[in-house]
Amino acid sequence: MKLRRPLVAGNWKMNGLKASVAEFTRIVEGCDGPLAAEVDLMVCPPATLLSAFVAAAAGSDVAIGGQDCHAKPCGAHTGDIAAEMLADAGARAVIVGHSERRCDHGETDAQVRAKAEAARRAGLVAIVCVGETRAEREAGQALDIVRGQLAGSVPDGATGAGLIVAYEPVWAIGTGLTPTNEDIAEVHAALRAALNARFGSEGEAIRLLYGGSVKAENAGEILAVPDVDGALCGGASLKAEAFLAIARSYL
Ligand SMILES: O=C(CO)COP(=O)(O)O
Repeated sequence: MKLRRPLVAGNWKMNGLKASVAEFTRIVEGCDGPLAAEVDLMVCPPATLLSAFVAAAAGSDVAIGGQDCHAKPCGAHTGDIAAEMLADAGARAVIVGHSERRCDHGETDAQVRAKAEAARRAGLVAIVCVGETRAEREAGQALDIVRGQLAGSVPDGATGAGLIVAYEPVWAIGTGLTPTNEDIAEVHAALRAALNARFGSEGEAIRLLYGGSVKAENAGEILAVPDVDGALCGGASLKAEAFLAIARSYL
């Protein structure tokens, strides 16, 4: 048995209306026995669709996640959502520290770490995102940047059951550009080494996803890169066929 079970997760970002539940239902229907035997599937819809997706996924092997959470369990934080609320709605995981949150909302590593701790408090898996910008990669800083983000954003005591790390180079998100397989392998090896050094055997159990312009056409080779335990897909997760095709790379 593989040490880490593959996971193909979809981040719907700020996309989807009630009518989109039908498309998500096609993902649920496509997650048949043979696929579910090989790979975990998860979809992270916008908060407005969370309950509808949980209902549509009931009885299936497709998990639902949130896209962000507040660090506190409740209180005067207009517009924010607590990890406990996501769990209460049926989510099993939450993405924290996505580069769009780090960029659009100025989230720091310390804030991302507090959100990951909130996820743990609420019984959710935290999917912590890290990734360098184009300028940082061109300056040869990619490894230092992701190592720094990992160290600052991942709480102490992380476990394979409670944490997933997603490497998402900012310049690869939504651009159709991807790093070379060698570059992905280099970053994932660095992340794996850092997790193992900090968490020992638990670090070895933490899954590392790659995200950034993953599609059916490139999924096979990206998912075969050493230390890539799955994908975090944006655009391709909005269409059931495209998303399922990525997951079927594991068959
Ligand atoms: O940001 C991403 C997932 O979180 C990746 O988005 P794309 O797959 O659209 O590049």
